Amino acid sequence: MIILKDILYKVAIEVVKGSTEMAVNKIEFDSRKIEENDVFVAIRGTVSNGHDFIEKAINLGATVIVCDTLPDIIVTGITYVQVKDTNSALAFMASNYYDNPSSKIRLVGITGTNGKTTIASLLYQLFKKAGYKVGLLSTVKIMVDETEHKATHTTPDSLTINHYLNEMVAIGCEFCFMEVSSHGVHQKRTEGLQFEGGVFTNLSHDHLDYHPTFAEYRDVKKSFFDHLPKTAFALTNVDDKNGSVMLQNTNAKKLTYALKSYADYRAQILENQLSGLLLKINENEVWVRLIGTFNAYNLLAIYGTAVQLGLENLEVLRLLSELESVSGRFQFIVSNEKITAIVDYAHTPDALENVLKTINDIRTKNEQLITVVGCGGDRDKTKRPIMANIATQMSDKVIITSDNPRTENPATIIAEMEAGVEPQNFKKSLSIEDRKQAIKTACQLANTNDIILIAGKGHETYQEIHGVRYDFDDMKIVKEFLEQMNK
Ligand SMILES: CC(=O)N[C@H]1[C@@H](OP(=O)(O)OP(=O)(O)OC[C@H]2O[C@@H](n3ccc(=O)[nH]c3=O)[C@H](O)[C@@H]2O)O[C@H](CO)[C@@H](O)[C@@H]1O[C@H](C)C(=O)N[C@@H](C)C(=O)N[C@H](CCC(=O)O)C(=O)O
Ligand SMILES: Nc1ncnc2c1ncn2[C@@H]1O[C@H](COP(=O)(O)OP(=O)(O)OP(=O)(O)O)[C@@H](O)[C@H]1O
Ligand SMILES: N[C@H](CCC[C@H](N)C(=O)O)C(=O)O
Ligand SMILES: [Mg+2]
Repeated sequence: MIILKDILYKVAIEVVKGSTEMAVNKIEFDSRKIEENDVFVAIRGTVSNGHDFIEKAINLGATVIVCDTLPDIIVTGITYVQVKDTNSALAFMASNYYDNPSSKIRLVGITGTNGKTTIASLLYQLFKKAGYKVGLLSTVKIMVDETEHKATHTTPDSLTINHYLNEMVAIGCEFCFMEVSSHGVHQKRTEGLQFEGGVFTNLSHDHLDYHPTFAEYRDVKKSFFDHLPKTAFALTNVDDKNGSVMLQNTNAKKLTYALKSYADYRAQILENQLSGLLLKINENEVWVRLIGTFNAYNLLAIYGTAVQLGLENLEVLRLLSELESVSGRFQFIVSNEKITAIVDYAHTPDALENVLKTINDIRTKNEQLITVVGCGGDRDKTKRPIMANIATQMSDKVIITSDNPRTENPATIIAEMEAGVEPQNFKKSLSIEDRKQAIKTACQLANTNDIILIAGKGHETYQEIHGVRYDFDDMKIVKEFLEQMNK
């Protein structure tokens, strides 16, 4: 039995009406999930306002209401807790409800525009290989050691985070690696968690639909580091111009990694091929099966984190050499006709440029590079022309197509992308709305030794059109077409 008073610990309370000594069942922030004796936390969202559902929650059995503004009608027998910020209250309450699991596991958060999933998933893999029980909260999946759960967000809501952290602790996980998105920080999903470390990857154009300016987006990321305690480490990429900004006001132990600048963890790329990278990390050479300069950064972040968490340097290098690429992150197949098809989650201008640069650095240029790319609907529109421009500048042929149009008209998204193609590149690009047809066309156009890049959806196994999700898997589809055409 849980007493309300106990889950309100550390919550900045302004007014309480009613008793806090009562027993409660569970916490919910969605009125539709309320059951007898639940606590309903009213959240102000982007679509609706949780405060409008207080009456509904009470009718369904809620006995405690946490809100930032008291409703006009106060119902007797109900306890009202008025707080300044309900998102923050929810985070502390979630943590208390699950008995503060983040204090019983060594938790590391990874933030930045690109690389979070790669770093978190590879750290999970590395610590598993080192023999530990490990947890993972990522865009692709949630792992409670070996048990997989579906992920709905990059950083889930605070109740979900604490629920899974609690499961991890219960089965003896020693470490947990989690992605920390800017939405997550802004909506205080990670507040009240005890992190042992924070990692910053890089900052570039994304989510400017949600954050009004780039400066705000940067400061939201920075606030994650501002809140780290003295006992934690903060590891940042100082080759990124915002890398040192992240650590300006942190109390944590400041650590750096870089390929080009002076840093605590440094690497040099000795070889960069389709079969992998040969790196020199702090004076030791290591072959890894991951590809491209951006992965050299990711691997350095992983190395630094693993060493900070107490693994021995040479052991970490050995484990790095065993890592395998993360699903949908530069995943590739080579067909019978020696056509290489690469599936990558690059859905931001920066990520797309990086992937194309990586391919262009490695290829011989005697072959064609054919890129299939689209942009998601109901997301940052400003990146559409930029991504089409990058794709056409850096490939021989581009097929502009749909990503997840969600509730938008796919043709409109494609037109907005096309607007970014420069006249000299018109001849290189065609638009095919149906993503399956677009992939098929790329396969038809490809000759021996050509490279097909399918960008934007990576590991996703669905396509969301007009709000409906259909089965869709870039890798499966390209494989099928190449086999069908006997290529
Ligand atoms: C823009 C955004 O972040 N939205 C999140 C937000 O939803 P919202 O603001 O639309 O909420 P709302 O529908 O307005 O509702 C407000 C409140 O009223 C409640 N409500 C609503 C209706 C009702 O009948 N009763 C009721 O109680 C809702 O439960 C909610 O608490 O709060 C919800 C609950 O936590 C999230 O599921 C939802 O994520 C949506 C699905 C989403 O797509 N988020 C993306 C943008 C996101 O967060 N992405 C980042 C990563 C992106 C990246 O790095 O690439 C992520 O961490 O995943
Ligand atoms: N360090 C990096 N720098 C730049 N680009 C990267 C880096 N790591 C990965 N990428 C590219 O960005 C894409 C997304 O990588 P990843 O999924 O690891 O990022 P993420 O930060 O988790 O993204 P999301 O915000 O969607 O959760 C990859 O498919 C790859 O093309
Ligand atoms: N976490 C990202 C995923 C984008 C993936 C892309 N395929 C799209 O649908 O836009 C977002 O919600 O912005
Ligand atoms: Mg991710």
